[in-house]
Amino acid sequence: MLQFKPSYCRNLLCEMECHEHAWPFLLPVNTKQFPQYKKVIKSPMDLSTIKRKLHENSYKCKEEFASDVRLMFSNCEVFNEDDSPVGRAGHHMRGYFEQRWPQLT
Ligand SMILES: Cc1ncccc1N[C@H]1CCCS(=O)(=O)C1
Repeated sequence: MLQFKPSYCRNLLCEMECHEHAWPFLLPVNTKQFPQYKKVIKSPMDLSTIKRKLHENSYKCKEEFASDVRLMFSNCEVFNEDDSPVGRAGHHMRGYFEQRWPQLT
């Protein structure tokens, strides 16, 4: 098994953080602003949490990193209408991630 190189994931995370449509995902969803969120979404995930986990070596392989990114987008689809600003941003960002992910050698 190839040794896990966090640098690839860190670079892709950085690209996502500065993406035009990243704004809904930069920080954990504010459950005071969205009181329903905690009830509906059992495993919240956001880019700052992924960044912290990478920094703390919580990911043992790149697939664990990818599964948190995909969790973040699935949460977004559950809570937001497709035809909403956050919903649309989620579809843009998921498309970007899935297109870049296979290029991660
Ligand atoms: C990803 C997500 N899912 C559900 C609700 C909200 C969010 N994101 C929020 C993040 C802070 C800015 S906002 O409040 O406009 C949107």
